[in-house]
Amino acid sequence: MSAAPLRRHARYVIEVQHLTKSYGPARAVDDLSFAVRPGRVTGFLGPNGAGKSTTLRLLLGLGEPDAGRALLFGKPYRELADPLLRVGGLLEAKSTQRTRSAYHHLLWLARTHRIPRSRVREVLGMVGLSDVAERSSGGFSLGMSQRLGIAAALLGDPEVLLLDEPVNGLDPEGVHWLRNLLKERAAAGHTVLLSSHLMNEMAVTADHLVIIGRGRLLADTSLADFTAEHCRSVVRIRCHEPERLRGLLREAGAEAGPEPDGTLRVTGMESREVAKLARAHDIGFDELAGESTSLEEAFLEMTARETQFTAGSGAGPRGGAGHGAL
Ligand SMILES: Nc1ncnc2c1ncn2[C@@H]1O[C@H](COP(=O)(O)OP(=O)(O)OP(=O)(O)O)[C@@H](O)[C@H]1O
Repeated sequence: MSAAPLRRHARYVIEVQHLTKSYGPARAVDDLSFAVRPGRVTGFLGPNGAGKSTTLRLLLGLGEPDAGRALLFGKPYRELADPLLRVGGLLEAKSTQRTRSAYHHLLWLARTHRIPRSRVREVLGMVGLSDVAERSSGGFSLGMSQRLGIAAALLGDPEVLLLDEPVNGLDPEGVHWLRNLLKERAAAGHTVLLSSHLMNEMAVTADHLVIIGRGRLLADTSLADFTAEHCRSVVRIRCHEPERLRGLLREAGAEAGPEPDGTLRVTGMESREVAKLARAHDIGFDELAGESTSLEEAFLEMTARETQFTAGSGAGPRGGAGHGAL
């Protein structure tokens, strides 16, 4: 089913203003401010422990901020009339009543929110769970639980979707389906905010990026601007006098460094210019290749200093509380 186009286009539907939240001495979200517009998919990106889930939970009225505000349609979630009809949230995939069937879980949600029973079968079909609708959700795989969570978020056909790591556990077909669904809803004027720690996934799904690290805002930018600003072109050249060429490149304002395979890695100059410089100084070369630093590399570089958990750091994720635990 395609999303019905919306007439009203408020400038910002989601507003996070100076939001701050600590758990004991640990500050999960630190004076964070950003706003999300309708009509595009906004990716909420950050490494593990950056504060994405905490922010989404506060937006969905689960927990109180220490300071600041998290608003939907200008109001805290709890003040919205018929919230399920306006905002669809996915926090933790395994949060359903495990003994209930997928159908009955959704039916219970529909009944408590005055949503017609027919919508239950409709969303089960949309997420591909029709065949297992009568099975108890306790036995669902992570991907199936994720699909059920997405079905619950879609149940009220809300204008806003807030999804925490929705592609977790989905198979490639599921990832593709979800990506198209989110793009379709955004194109119809809905507001879509989804979190991820994977830039590559966001690169093919999101139009806009809000990047956080250690609870603080690092970037609020369109994907196009992020790419233009951070993805530098890299040239690799295998030449006969690498040290001389390196000096010439530096004089010309480019950066060049030797690679273990004997090539020079050049940034700050396009491949055509590198070749021209080498030829102008009679430096012969056997190989020349141009590439670009990936978005993932740019994201890792940006968040490197703000990453709480890195391999070998000795720090582990929060003890006891699983991913997305409330
Ligand atoms: N219920 C909680 N009790 C204690 N600390 C918590 C709790 N929830 C989150 N934290 C801490 O807050 C910080 C931010 O966690 P959060 O889950 O919001 O990050 P995240 O960006 O969603 O990370 P991930 O991608 O790993 O899910 C982390 O240091 C985490 O340990």
